[in-house]
Amino acid sequence: MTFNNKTISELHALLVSKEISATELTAATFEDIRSRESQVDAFLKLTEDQALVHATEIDASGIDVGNVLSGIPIAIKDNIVTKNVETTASSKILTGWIPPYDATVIEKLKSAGAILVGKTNMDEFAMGGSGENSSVKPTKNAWDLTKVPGGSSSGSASSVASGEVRLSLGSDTGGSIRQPASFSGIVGVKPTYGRVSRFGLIAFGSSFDQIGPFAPTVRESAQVLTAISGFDKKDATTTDATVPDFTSKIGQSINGMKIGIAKEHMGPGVDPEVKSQILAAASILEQQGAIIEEVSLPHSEYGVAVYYIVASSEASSNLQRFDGIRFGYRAEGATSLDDIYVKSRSEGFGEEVKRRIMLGTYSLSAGYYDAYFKKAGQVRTLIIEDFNKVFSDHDLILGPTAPTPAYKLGALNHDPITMYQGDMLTIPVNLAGLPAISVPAGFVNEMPIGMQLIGKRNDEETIYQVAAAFEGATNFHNEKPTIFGKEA
Ligand SMILES: NC(=O)C[C@H](N)C(=O)O
Repeated sequence: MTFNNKTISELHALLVSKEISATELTAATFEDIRSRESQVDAFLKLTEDQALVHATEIDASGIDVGNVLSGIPIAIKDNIVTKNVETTASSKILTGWIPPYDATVIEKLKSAGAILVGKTNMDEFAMGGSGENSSVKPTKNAWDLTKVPGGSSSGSASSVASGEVRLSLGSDTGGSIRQPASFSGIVGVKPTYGRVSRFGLIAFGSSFDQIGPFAPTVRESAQVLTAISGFDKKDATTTDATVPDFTSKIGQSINGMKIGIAKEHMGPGVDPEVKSQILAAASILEQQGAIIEEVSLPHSEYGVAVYYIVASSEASSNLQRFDGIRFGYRAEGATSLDDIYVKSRSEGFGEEVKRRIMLGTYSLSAGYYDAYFKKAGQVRTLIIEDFNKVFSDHDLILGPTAPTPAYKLGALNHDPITMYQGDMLTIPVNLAGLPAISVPAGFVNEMPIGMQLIGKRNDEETIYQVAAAFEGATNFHNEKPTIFGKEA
């Protein structure tokens, strides 16, 4: 028995009326996982025993009628710290690290009654766009097992797309939720910077990182985001802006809404078929009364360069804590303290992580700081100003999430620059700290593609409103890969 075709509101109704129990739902989820996992490789670790104990407790105390996540299983990206459950960010250097605390988002999910089913695979320390930089194994795309699921939240995307779980959390530094959502035909949201606490998120680029949800539909995504958002005294970068119910504008008319399409997001480097699907998607919104206009984000072409300087600089600093002493892996045979650091880090980090540390250390070093890190910060400001200008008279910006659909495993993993370019449409959003969604918007060569809707700071509600209006007028979210319908 599978429940993977039911929304969490439908599951909630079944749980409340006791037609199913949280224990049955959790057990069915593990059956779905077991029957698909050898094909998609989405998980690093399953927490079946703890999940079943938690489900039994929820059944005993009763489903929380006011909480849609009560008794609902969810998968967690492995860079989000989970108490007593090994957390590695898919890196050899963290192998065996069992955190003594929960990330704030995990505390929030647990108190909402959500059931954690396991930790998902990812590019090591969230550095990558295909999932192939995991130190453990590559995750496969649910639509075509020979293709990448996108990254870095590869396992979180594939676990939802393949029907293993209904919900998951990922993290997005330069596109790591939205791009795999686009490649996998599901909904992915990067919230406004500061909306969701980063306490317990293993830091990569601290001025960019945000945790956000993956879900099959817009409403479910909004429901999860509502549960995990809010000010946190343990993360000084969280905003004290009130957290609305992010579903509140779903269903409202979009008539008169002003939506810009940035010409730079439809330019060279974007697959022509992706472009034509996005224009078709825009006309669906136009039919509902939205006013679509061309706008310009003139500095967005520098986004990738700026990001790989600033994010790598932040990473080179953040990753200093992995020294072979305090966490996880320690190399054998070291003869001095320096030797422990050098050997443990050389053996413990993968190629891409080392590349970022070197890039970042270089751009922060005396003599190069002004030319790289400082300059990149200045260009970042120009990118932010571009967005401010467009948002002074537009509600949203629409475009493709990724320039192409998912590609073959192995196609780009020896070509980092091309891989980096794959984030050219998502990165400017992180540079400006804005919220954005990727919502299923069609197929190119039988692979899903996503439309990105970028909103004003703290205006996730409008993003969800328009995304839901689009979803309601289309059928893309109902199309599923064959593996999704697999009987356990
Ligand atoms: N982590 C991300 O959000 C994406 C990006 N592909 C990176 O490697 O940095």
